[in-house]
Amino acid sequence: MDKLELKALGKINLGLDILGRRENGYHDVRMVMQTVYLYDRVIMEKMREPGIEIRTNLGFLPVNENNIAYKAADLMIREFDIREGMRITLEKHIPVAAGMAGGSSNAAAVLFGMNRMFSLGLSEEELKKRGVILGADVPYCIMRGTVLAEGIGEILTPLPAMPKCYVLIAKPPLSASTKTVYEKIDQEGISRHPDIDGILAGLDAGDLKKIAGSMGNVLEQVMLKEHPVLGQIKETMKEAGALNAMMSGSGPTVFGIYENRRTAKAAAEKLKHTGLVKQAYVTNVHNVRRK
Ligand SMILES: C[C@@](CO)(OP(=O)(O)O)[C@H](O)COP(=O)(O)OP(=O)(O)OC[C@H]1O[C@@H](n2ccc(N)nc2=O)[C@H](O)[C@@H]1O
Ligand SMILES: Nc1ncnc2c1ncn2[C@@H]1O[C@H](COP(=O)(O)OP(=O)(O)O)[C@@H](O)[C@H]1O
Repeated sequence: MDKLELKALGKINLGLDILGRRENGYHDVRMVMQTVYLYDRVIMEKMREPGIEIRTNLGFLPVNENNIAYKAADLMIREFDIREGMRITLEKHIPVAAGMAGGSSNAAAVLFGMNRMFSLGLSEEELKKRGVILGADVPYCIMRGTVLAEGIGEILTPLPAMPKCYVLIAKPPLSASTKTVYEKIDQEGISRHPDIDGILAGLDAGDLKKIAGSMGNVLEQVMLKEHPVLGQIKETMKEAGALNAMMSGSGPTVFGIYENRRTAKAAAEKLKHTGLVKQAYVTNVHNVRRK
């Protein structure tokens, strides 16, 4: 196979709790992850000449070894002594540095894709082991679906699929460094832990209202104080009919959960109209596993 095109899907965190801090600065977490149908296209082509070439529609992204897709390809090329070169085209749609694991998902697609293109025979578990070297969320992006993530995010347990719903994704024009957000919560201490067990019970019961009502993200404690606009976006989403609204990951993306597409679309229009965000997308949850 000389060419392969994959969808690299984004994620939201329905729940994010921190249980402790490790000596290397990483945190033990307990998170409920959910794939959404908002994706980047990753096109992989074998080249006769060795080397890795990254192309992307976003001029501000690195195209050298600082791109996580480059790192993923480099890891596979070195380990498996691959002689051909790789051209990887990233057609980006997932908001960047947003708490939606866009980069991690690109890396997951490259690991998965190269395994297939070069017939390396690695199992999903073996791919995840390589993924965590690149980033804590990469193993989850290989697995996808509704998943409980523990450890630093790499210990994964599949959960009953999130019931059908619509997700309004809004990315305000702010940037947040994941590392800094985790560091700030260390300094402040956690004032309230989210109800992760409530989300799990809601998933077990297939009860969307219970799931939405139990959502919580400990990192909001830092981000909502620093960026009041995030609270305004949440309120606007709820006033416009969301069962609940929350920041994803380390932010600044905020998402709202809706039972019906028309309400979600109207909420997106309202949000854009208020000027709080320019980037707002309505999508749905995606529970199809990789084949
Ligand atoms: C917050 C979350 C929630 O899903 O996602 P994003 O907001 O990035 O999407 C993740 O925990 C982020 O995962 P990811 O972005 O892959 O993390 P990495 O690249 O491995 O690490 C970036 C930085 O985040 C911090 N980090 C990450 C994971 C973790 N369990 N504890 C941490 O303290 C570390 O300071 C690290 O230097
Ligand atoms: N393929 C990639 N896609 C997006 N960002 C990338 C990629 N490779 C490297 N980066 C860098 O990683 C940072 C965060 O990436 P991203 O995965 O979008 O964040 P998050 O995990 O918060 O959603 C950005 O500052 C970006 O410059």
